[in-house]
Amino acid sequence: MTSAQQISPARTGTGITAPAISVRDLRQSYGDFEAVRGVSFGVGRGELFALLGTNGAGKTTTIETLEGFRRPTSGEVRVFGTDPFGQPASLRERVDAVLQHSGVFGELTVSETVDLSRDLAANPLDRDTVLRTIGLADRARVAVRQLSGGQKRRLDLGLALLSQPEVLFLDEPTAGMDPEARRATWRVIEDLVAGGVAVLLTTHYLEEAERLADRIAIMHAGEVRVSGRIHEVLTGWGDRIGFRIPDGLRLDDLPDLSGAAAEADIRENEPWVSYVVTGDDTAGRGHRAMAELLDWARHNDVTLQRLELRTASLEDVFLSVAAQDGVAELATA
Ligand SMILES: Nc1ncnc2c1ncn2[C@@H]1O[C@H](COP(=O)(O)OP(=O)(O)OP(=O)(O)O)[C@@H](O)[C@H]1O
Repeated sequence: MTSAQQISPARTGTGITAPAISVRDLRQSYGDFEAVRGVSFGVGRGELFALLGTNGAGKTTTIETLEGFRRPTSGEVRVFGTDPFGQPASLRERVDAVLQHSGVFGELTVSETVDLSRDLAANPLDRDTVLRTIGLADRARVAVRQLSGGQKRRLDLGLALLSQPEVLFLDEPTAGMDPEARRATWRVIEDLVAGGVAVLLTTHYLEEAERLADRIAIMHAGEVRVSGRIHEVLTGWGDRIGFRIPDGLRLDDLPDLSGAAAEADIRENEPWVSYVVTGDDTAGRGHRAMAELLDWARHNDVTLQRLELRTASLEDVFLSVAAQDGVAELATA
C-alpha cells in the first residue's frame, strides 16, 4: 500500500474547534435491557479515538447510533453538531464507515466495485489512487468473491476513504489481515488522521489501539470504565517488575518494594511474581523499585531469572477492566 498523504481530504483544516463527534450521556436499550448506560466522549478533527471493550460492552450499539441507524433512548449524539439519526443528507457526504460486515457484491471485480462506489460519491478519489492506497492495484480485475478475507477488508477501507470523508467509523478494520497488511493499513489510517479526518475506531487488537489512538475509552457492561489519553492511562496504571519466583521461595519471602504491590501468577507453567509500581514520580518509580530489588537479591545471593521492567500495556488495563466491576476512572476524556 502507498501513503494516503496525497489524498488528504479537501474539506478539512478549517480551524473549527467543536468536536466532529460528540456523545453525551448516551443510553440505549433493547426492550428492558439497557445495553449502553450513560456514555460520553468526543472526537476532534485530526484525532483517532479508540472505543475498546469486552464482548457485548455496547461498542457497536454506540457506533450504530452515531452512524444514524438508531435513535438514542436518552442522551445526545451529534456529528458536526447535527443529529445523525436517519443519516440526513447534510452528513451523508461527510461521513463514511467500514462496518463489521461488508456489503459488496461478490460477482463484481474490484475495479467495478470501486467504480460503483465512486458513482455514488460527490467528490470521489480516482480509481487508481484508491487501488494503490489499499494495495489492490494488481487485483483490479479479480472478482471480489475471489479475494482473501484480508483483501476484502482492504477493499472495504478503500470504499470508505474514496468519498474523502471528514468522519470515518472503523469497526474492526483490520480483522483477518496478516501482520504486514495490518501495518500497511495502519499507515493509511495515520495519513487520513494527519489529513484532518476524525476517526472512531473499534478493535480487539490492543496493539492497534496503542499504535493509532490519541485517546481511548474502555467499555464494560454498557459503561465507560477507563478513558483518557493513552499515555496518561498507561502511566496511571503503573510500571511492572516481573521475574520467575526463585526455586525454594514463596511470594511471602520476596521483599516489599517502595510504592509496589506484589501479585503471584503463573507464566508458561512457571511461578511468577509481578510487582505493580505506582506513584507520582512516573520517571523514577520503576528504577527505584528495581534498585531495591537488586540490592535485596545481592544481599540474599538470589539470582532473578527472566527479570523485566516495563510500563503497563493496554492489555494490562483491559484485563483489569474485564476482570472486575467498578474500576475507577483514571482520567476523563
Ligand atoms: N438487536 C439487539 N437486540 C437485543 N439485544 C442486543 C441487540 N444488539 C445488541 N444487543 C445486546 O446489547 C449488548 C451490547 O451489544 P454490542 O453489539 O453493542 O456490543 P459490542 O461491545 O459491540 O460487542 P462485541 O465486542 O462482542 O462486538 C449485548 O449484550 C448484546 O447482546
